[in-house]
Amino acid sequence: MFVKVCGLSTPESVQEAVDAGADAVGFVLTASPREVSPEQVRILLPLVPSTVNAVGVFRHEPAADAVATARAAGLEWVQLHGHRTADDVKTVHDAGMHLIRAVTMGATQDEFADLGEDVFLIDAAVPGSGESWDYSSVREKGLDGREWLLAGGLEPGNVAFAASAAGAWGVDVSSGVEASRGVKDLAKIRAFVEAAKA
Ligand SMILES: O=C(O)c1ccccc1NCC(=O)[C@H](O)[C@H](O)COP(=O)(O)O
Repeated sequence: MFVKVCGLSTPESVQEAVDAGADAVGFVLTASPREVSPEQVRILLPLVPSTVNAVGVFRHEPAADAVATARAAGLEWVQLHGHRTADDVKTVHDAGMHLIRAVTMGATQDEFADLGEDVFLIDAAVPGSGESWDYSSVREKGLDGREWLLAGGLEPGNVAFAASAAGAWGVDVSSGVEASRGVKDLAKIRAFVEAAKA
């Protein structure tokens, strides 16, 4: 089970995610209570070993802008939310970067097609909101064989059940490992990674 811990902003939370065994860590580089600057990411990046993917998260920014910001932050992965096209995927790959393409569960069937992204992500209606949804319904989307992350309302207590119900390749969490919005809880980070990996 691939595990990404998102919305990190402090050395302690990055270190905890890495030590707990996360496969990827996310830095929100768009308007959010979890927003960090490229300069902050550059300070945090030395804590992330090369075996862990460090990802810059964007909402509706054009792919080219996201790539430029991610590059300024020293990142090689971007996570793009919102409606995206094959051209967006090409923009990221032409820049030598990797892409997590995120859609909401309510996206059109066309948006579930494989556009050549490196990893796909299926989220709640509002990314980063902590809202849960009917995870088993994703099985209708025909994602077998794809590398995709389940997100939205996951937390240490439900991640094992949710991932199993959805048949997920991996999971992504932010709200469910926080003490309050934007403030990570180190014990919850560890509990989440351990529950997901168990
Ligand atoms: O975290 C945000 O505020 C955010 C803002 C804009 C786009 C994406 C954002 N977060 C994405 C994520 O953290 C994860 O992909 C996922 O949505 C986490 O969901 P949850 O665990 O329910 O917070």
